Amino acid sequence: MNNNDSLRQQLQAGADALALGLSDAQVSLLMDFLALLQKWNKVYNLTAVRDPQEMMTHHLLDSLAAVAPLRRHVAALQQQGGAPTPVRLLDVGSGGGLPGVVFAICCPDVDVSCVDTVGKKAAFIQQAAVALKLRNLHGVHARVETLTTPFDIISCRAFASLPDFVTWSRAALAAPHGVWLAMKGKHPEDEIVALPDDVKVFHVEQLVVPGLDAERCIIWTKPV
Ligand SMILES: C[S@@+](CC[C@H](N)C(=O)[O-])C[C@H]1O[C@@H](n2cnc3c(N)ncnc32)[C@H](O)[C@@H]1O
Repeated sequence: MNNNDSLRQQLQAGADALALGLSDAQVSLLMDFLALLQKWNKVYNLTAVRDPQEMMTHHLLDSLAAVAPLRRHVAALQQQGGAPTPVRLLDVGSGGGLPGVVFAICCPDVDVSCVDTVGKKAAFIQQAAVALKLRNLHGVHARVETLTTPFDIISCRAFASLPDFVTWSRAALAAPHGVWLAMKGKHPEDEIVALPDDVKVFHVEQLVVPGLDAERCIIWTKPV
């Protein structure tokens, strides 16, 4: 079995363990995205992780662990009927597209914008959207603080402290239903305490990343 086959097997096993029910086409898109990340990392310096095996666990599977929670929230939003269709998600400081591109592949009914202050990273997302034929994926070159288009969900991973994340992206959060989805490692008690008074954590969701022995959680937050 070549390296690519074993990576695909690991991806499929991880998606199965997370009960994501991905189609073969979605698994292929995730593998194609991994190949793009590897290829363009040398040129664009997208991530410090260089090893394909490590990219699989630390980037793809780590991002995949947040897909089921995201789908649940999207389904709840759609049921409440308060959000437009498609639901709009902004991934802040997306870098090489994590978790934004993974969300766009696994949740085709969500319109995903990946914002980054570094032009070549936003350009990479645009290029990935074209190469992978993902019409629900957009790269945005901007500082998040300047965005005012409303998004129903604003996500981040490895971006900033919770207080900075919500403060800097607040003008882009749709009212009254918008929420923040912050992917974190250890439960960030100090950051939660430091949140502005008019923002509250409504759910802390523990995540299990297949093949990664590390603490992970999602901090779900909304304005009060
Ligand atoms: C540590 S990287 C994380 C990348 C990716 N989310 C991941 O998990 O691999 C943080 C990213 O945030 C971007 N960034 C920093 N400040 C920003 C801002 N104010 N607005 C948008 N992006 C920003 C950086 O350029 C960088 O790509």
